[in-house]
Amino acid sequence: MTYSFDVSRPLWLIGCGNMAGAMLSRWLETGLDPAAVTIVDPNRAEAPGGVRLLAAAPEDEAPPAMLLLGVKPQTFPAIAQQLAAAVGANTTVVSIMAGVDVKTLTGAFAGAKAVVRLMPNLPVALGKGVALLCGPESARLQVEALAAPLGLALWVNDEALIDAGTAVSGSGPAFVYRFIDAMATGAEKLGFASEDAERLALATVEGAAALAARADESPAVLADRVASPGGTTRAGLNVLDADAAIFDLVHRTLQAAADRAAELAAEARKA
Ligand SMILES: NC(=O)C1=CN([C@@H]2O[C@H](COP(=O)(O)OP(=O)(O)OC[C@H]3O[C@@H](n4cnc5c(N)ncnc54)[C@H](O)[C@@H]3O)[C@@H](O)[C@H]2O)C=CC1
Ligand SMILES: O=C(O)[C@@H]1CCC=N1
Repeated sequence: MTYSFDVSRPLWLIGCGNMAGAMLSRWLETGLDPAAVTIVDPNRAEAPGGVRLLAAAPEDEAPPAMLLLGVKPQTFPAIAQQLAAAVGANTTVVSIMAGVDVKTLTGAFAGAKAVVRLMPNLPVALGKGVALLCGPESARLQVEALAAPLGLALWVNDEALIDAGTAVSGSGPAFVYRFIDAMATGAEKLGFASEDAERLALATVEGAAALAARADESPAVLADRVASPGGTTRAGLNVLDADAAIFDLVHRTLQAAADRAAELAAEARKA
């Protein structure tokens, strides 16, 4: 992987907590020059080796080639005002914030070269995440260089799909973790010691996902392949499938998350 960033084409990360930190660790692991990176985060005590750490964006330096917004959506309106000097005509602004829409971002950074929304998820730290992207054609090559090492990089033309994707892939790991928890709790009820129950649930989900990722068949076909007629799996699937219970539950879960993204967008527009 070749990054287009070197020390003369800096990348500033405004807010580098859980999510931006996971992205940065993957970028550094895959060869990004740490000297090209500045973290601006008043609450961080340290940065990875070679990465510059500042409490506030410098006002006496040329704006960076790329400025990544990794702060919480609720703090964006106040932070945007502090960033006026950090965004220039050659700056591509990349926002990973849930909700906050392109219109709000371009309103705040009218002088930017381009504004791109990138919706990541935490497994990007392993290069097994998702980067859902929306932005102008002109910025795609530059941003793709950063998105590709994260895992699946998927561009969408309709910005509404970023909010939908925030629910599916952005929040998705939490929903899967809840399922693993539920499976472990169920295993305990069936007699396993707590630690064994967790290992069993995790190994089952990890193996099943890895197999599905490599398989030509859909998950529905794979489920049927596990289920012998009249066997144990069918008995279990009958519970999940009754009144489409599992589909209904997951649909309502994703809808609630997507609705919240829309609310966050509205709050950022009003501010
Ligand atoms: N956590 C996740 O799995 C995902 C998070 N996101 C988005 O990423 C963004 C960050 O989320 P997290 O990393 O989970 O939150 P976080 O709380 O871990 O990170 C936010 C960071 O912003 C910093 N910050 C606060 N005020 C600041 C300021 N004035 N200037 C610079 N930095 C400041 C905080 O110190 C913190 O390190 C959010 O907008 C969220 O919607 C998107 C996809 C997944
Ligand atoms: O919960 C949130 O709002 C963020 C966005 C997607 C995952 N975490």
